[in-house]
Amino acid sequence: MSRSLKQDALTIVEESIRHVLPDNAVKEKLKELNLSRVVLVAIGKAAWRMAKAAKEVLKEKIEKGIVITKYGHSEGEIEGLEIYEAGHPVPDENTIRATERALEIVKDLSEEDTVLFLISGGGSSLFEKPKGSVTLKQLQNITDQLLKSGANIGQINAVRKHLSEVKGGRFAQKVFPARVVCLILSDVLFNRLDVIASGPAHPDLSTSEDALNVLEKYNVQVDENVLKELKDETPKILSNVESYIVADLKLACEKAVEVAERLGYNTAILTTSLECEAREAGFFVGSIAKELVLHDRPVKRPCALVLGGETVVRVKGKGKGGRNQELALAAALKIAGLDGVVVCSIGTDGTDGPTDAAGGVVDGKTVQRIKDSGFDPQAFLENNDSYNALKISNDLLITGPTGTNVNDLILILAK
Ligand SMILES: Nc1ncnc2c1ncn2[C@@H]1O[C@H](COP(=O)(O)OP(=O)(O)OP(=O)(O)O)[C@@H](O)[C@H]1O
Ligand SMILES: O=C(O)[C@H](O)CO
Ligand SMILES: [Mg+2]
Repeated sequence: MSRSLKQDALTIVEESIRHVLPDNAVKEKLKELNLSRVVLVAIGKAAWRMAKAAKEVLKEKIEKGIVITKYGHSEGEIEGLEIYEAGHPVPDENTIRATERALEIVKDLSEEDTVLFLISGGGSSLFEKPKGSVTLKQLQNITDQLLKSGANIGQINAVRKHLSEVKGGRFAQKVFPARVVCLILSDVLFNRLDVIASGPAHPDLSTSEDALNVLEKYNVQVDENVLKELKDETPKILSNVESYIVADLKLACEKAVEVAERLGYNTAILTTSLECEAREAGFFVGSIAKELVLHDRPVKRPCALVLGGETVVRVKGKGKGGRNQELALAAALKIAGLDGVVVCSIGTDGTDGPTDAAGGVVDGKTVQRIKDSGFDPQAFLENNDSYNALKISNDLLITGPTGTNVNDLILILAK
């Protein structure tokens, strides 16, 4: 094996991400569905690509439509569609403006009409109209508290759904009696349809009580009017919706294994549902990496172990980072001093936390490089400053928006 482990890690993640781009899957599904005439609504980080693919298949069968994606995530005009960019991970004025426009576009449809709803992760922040007396400012504040609390996406979205005019099935309810056909790129573990983008077209499996429990458990401060709004229950039954998943994390993990095998590695998928604190996951992944190097098990070297999932971070420090970078930094502390091993952790959407990095790829010398520059790697971790730590060690992974979003991919390579 003459290539470096880092190069191989990059090849594996690049190819597996390419394999979960939504384009082909959207096209194939649409050919199968054979829709006659649609109004298109696309939301999320992959909205532009999904809409572009739909346009190529459906052409003038799309009567009108709207794409709402994150800033920097649209790639030009698509004939006949209105394109909006808005705030993520916290909604902003453009989120509301675009969502109101989407509601206008689907107003007064009849049972003869079909809304083609293209959904991808990030949708919760990009598609939103606060309910009743809830203000955007209140919603921004609650979202910010939740994102830093260590709550998982199911818990965060239980709250979001109960404060929204469009989430938790309410969008599909508004569109009724028109039919809603959803093509969904999943960035939620176990593909939970009511959680992905806060399930705007899926019966809500969470209750007001669940939402209240999340606020209490994670000590989220909210105003009195918000508590009142939260008490209205979301729809639990919808009769006008059908949903199809077009790609997910499991597929990305399977592709990663396929590429690694082609490169000559023995492989195993350890999990496709990693879900715990990012730093704990990093320590655990680091300890497995150690086992590979010291005892050549559980899989014989050269080997590539793959994990998929979504960790959480309780952001207490003042630093800059994301869950993948934090995982990678924690793993680096465990594998310090070892030769022949790397750990890579990446958000498949190309953005990890509020940074320009997608994740990190660390080796046994990462910690030494940070120390050689006069810094304490552990202190970076304490301050949730994984971005600056990995910047110093030159271990950041920077891809820019990838056009897809199926959650996070972690690799351990050893030779
Ligand atoms: N300094 C930090 N260190 C580590 N993680 C952080 C830090 N600041 C914010 N985060 C994490 O970044 C997360 C938001 O990151 P990101 O935009 O990558 O989310 P995402 O899960 O990809 O979004 P979506 O699920 O909507 O697609 C927050 O949930 C928060 O836990
Ligand atoms: O938008 C969201 O809620 C997350 O990305 C999960 O889909
Ligand atoms: Mg996500």
